[in-house]
Amino acid sequence: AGGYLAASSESEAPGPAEAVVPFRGVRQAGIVTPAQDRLHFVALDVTATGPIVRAAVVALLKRWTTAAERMTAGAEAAPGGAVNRNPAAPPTDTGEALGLPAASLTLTFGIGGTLLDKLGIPRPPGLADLPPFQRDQIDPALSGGDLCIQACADDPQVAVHAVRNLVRMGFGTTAVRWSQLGFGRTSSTSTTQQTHRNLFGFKDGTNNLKAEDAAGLDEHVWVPASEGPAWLAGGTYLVARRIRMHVETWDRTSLTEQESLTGRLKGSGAPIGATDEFTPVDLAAPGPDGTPAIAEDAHIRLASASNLGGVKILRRGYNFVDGSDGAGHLNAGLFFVAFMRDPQRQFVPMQSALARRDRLMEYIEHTGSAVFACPPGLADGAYWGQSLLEG
Ligand SMILES: C=CC1=C(C)c2cc3[nH]c(cc4nc(cc5[nH]c(cc1n2)c(C)c5CCC(=O)O)C(CCC(=O)O)=C4C)c(C)c3C=C
Ligand SMILES: [Fe+2]
Repeated sequence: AGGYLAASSESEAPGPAEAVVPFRGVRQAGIVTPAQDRLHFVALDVTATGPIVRAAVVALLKRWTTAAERMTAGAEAAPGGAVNRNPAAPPTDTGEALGLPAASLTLTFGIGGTLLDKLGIPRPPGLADLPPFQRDQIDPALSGGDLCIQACADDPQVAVHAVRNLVRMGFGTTAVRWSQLGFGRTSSTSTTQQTHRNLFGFKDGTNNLKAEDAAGLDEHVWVPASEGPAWLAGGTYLVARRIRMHVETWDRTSLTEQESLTGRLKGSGAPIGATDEFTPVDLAAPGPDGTPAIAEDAHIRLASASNLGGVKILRRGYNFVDGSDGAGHLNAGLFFVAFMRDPQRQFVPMQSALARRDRLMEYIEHTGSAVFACPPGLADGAYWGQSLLEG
């Protein structure tokens, strides 16, 4: 296993089921790592109180780091594991991933503003609460959190096993606040990947920032040392939005209308007026009637960098179907995850523009919301959150 620790996670491509994504490196894995097929995302609150909070959190983060590194390498959460320890004691691993390969598992760790409040550490501006947006239907029970762990893998059992074991280790210090399973990644994050489709049936992630665009990532994703705080230099912010999609209403909408709302063609993913998915978007191009081919209120126009003074984000979302709603509808949608250098200067103007004018909003509802700071990657021997807690 020694070799995998040395490489950076940034350029790793997903491979066969045995593929291992390096846990340590300049950046945390799971950000520009080519998006895996499955997600298990969990937000936790620190339940420990009083003067021991900081020590309890440090102790847990050290244990989590050891377990996370083991599991991303395809090992059990702790030595002994599911069956090879004292049979009179609970096993140190829950066992459901026994015999399964690593499946490109990545575990990405984030810190919420409320944890900093509890520790008496000032929040960086990027961890300010998001403002309410028009038409928000945010459920506090699906929002916020002191800490988050994003588990991505090409096998759902591997992702769920990792989250379950980390949650279990946190007993007494943390408790799950909310969690989300996802499938069918809705964003390609590398030029090596094909673009998947969201539950409206459209290719999603075509015009995303990509791992190969180092300058774009430096400009839009990584927090520079000059911006502070020091513990986040080289890290990033994660914005999560649970977006319910009213697929039944969408499915009764004409193809022309679906494409007009999106600004792209459903089959090829090309911008309206073009034939190839990756044709650069020309927002000024006229349609047959002389008005812009891509409507003034189309999703891709409103979310585009040219509409937002150059703002871009790295999207890394997943589809979800959480059963049905009891009223004959699928409880389905997009678990939107995006990484950026400053949520206030990137996500806030982008979502404000969409909430105000995007006609897609008639078919969707934002029901959960959270922002986390994701510190940079770990050097050998370092633990999750060390730059914050010992900086
Ligand atoms: C605040 C940011 C965004 C939210 C929320 C969001 C929700 C959302 N998006 C789709 C479907 C598509 N989005 C597409 C492009 C796109 N979306 C955003 C941002 C948010 N989307 C951006 C920045 C872009 C790129 C814009 C550009 O410059 O071209 C596309 C087109 C394909 C692509 O480029 O990815 C689709 C399709 C849904 C269904 C949704 C909420 C459920
Ligand atoms: Fe979008």
